[in-house]
Amino acid sequence: MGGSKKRKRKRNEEQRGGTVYSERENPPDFALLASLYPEFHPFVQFLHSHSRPTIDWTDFNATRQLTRVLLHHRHALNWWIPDGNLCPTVPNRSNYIHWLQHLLSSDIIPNTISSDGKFRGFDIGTGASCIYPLLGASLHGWSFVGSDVTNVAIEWAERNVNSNPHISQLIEIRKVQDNASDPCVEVEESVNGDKIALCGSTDVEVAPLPLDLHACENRNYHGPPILVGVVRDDEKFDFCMCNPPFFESLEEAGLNPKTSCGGTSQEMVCPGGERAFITRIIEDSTQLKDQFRWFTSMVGKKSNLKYLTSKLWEVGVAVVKTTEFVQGRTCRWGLAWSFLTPLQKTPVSLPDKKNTSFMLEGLQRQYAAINVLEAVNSYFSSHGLSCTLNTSSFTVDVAAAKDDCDLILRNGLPIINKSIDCQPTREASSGSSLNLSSERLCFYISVFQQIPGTLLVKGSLQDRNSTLSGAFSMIFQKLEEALRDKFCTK
Ligand SMILES: C[S@@+](CC[C@H](N)C(=O)[O-])C[C@H]1O[C@@H](n2cnc3c(N)ncnc32)[C@H](O)[C@@H]1O
Repeated sequence: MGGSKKRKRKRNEEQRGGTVYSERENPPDFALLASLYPEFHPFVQFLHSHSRPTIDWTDFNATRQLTRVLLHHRHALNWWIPDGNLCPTVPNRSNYIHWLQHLLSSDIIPNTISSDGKFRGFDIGTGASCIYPLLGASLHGWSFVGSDVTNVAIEWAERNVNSNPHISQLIEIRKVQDNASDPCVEVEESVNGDKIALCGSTDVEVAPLPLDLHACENRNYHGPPILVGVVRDDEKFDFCMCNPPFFESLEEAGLNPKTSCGGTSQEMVCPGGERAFITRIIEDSTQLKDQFRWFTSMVGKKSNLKYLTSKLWEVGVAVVKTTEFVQGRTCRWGLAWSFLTPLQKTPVSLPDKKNTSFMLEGLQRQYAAINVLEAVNSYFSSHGLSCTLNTSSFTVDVAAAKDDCDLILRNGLPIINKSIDCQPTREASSGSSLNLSSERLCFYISVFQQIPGTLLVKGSLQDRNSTLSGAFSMIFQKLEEALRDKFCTK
């Protein structure tokens, strides 16, 4: 993509208050992963000494192994899916989670549900991979209900949850009961034995391409329940999320020959496509407006984004937010809405005591995420706090004794020195190497690249019940000032 197109996209996003989420700047290190994971090694192609190793993106087994090793290496998650099921790409799914974290920690709307920062989400169509609950629980400690309609998805989602006992109590997998009396006809058997139910005439599946979007404009969703009938009357959630069946037909789903992410017909296809599916979520949201703070969905086509946004205003929502997810050459959009009356306009980042974040925008050209991470490390170590820089997870672990915290609370922390030496103190192989103790404040800072020139800096307390969280907020605010001062153009 040309530079002017990129700039135009960013400008458009900024105009409507969104952010472009992209992980394209941090590609996986295939050579490293091959050396760490012998099962992945056969899939890595070392073509030329001067080019990066790669994998065959059209080979389902290769993309599935890549997802497995990335989830293990970056997130310490055990994971697998059966042959032919939709294989999620980790950067794309992580982007949605980053965006949600951003929405939830902002105060665009009041926090009527989770007072303790432990957010609860509903993942519509969690799939065999159960990717969103696994990422949300491991990255942020969120709890989830993950729903799906197929037996294969339910069985494998449960397996994936149970393979990760450290977060399994945070995730409930819920089968959607399809009691609809719609005249659905079963027309096809998938590789896993689950049947696809297409409602009405089967010519939907063989619609000629390119797809005529107007043809499905009046087509309603006739499938199993999505939210109404699945969410219980006494349940409340901070958000729902959804990666919907995007396509109207299997032909349309199989259009990208450059990648192989698998996907059965049930996972990929819905009569009326994503437009019909998300329209149903919007209709359901009008009935469940008091049970969710945010309703969100991924959207695959920009034309649908416009259509759905106008639908939202029609049904009387109070807030709509959109964003763009960029991965390689693929663009997806995030759509969020709420019926809660927005609070007055406030800065994007607000500390919620346990987790807090800010966007570092307008980064000077010569600086990348690693420079910011190194500066975070130098900043804390130069003030006598114990820290560990971990470049594989892009985090800095920090620990401060109670006395240091008292001192910081009384006197504040000096602003970072402009000429600070950005050198890492030591490297840890993975995870935190610091001792947790009730007398110490332990937290970690992570840095995520959003787009070139924009980083998300996040601080998280290790001990969510720490009595020293006041010191944490103050230290984090000082860090924000210091990093802005050092890295951002005035
Ligand atoms: C595109 S896949 C997404 C899977 C996974 N969340 C991901 O991002 O890789 C869509 C999923 O929605 C499920 N699905 C379809 N209709 C549904 C419904 N009414 N309620 C819940 N899940 C549904 C499909 O079985 C499939 O697993």
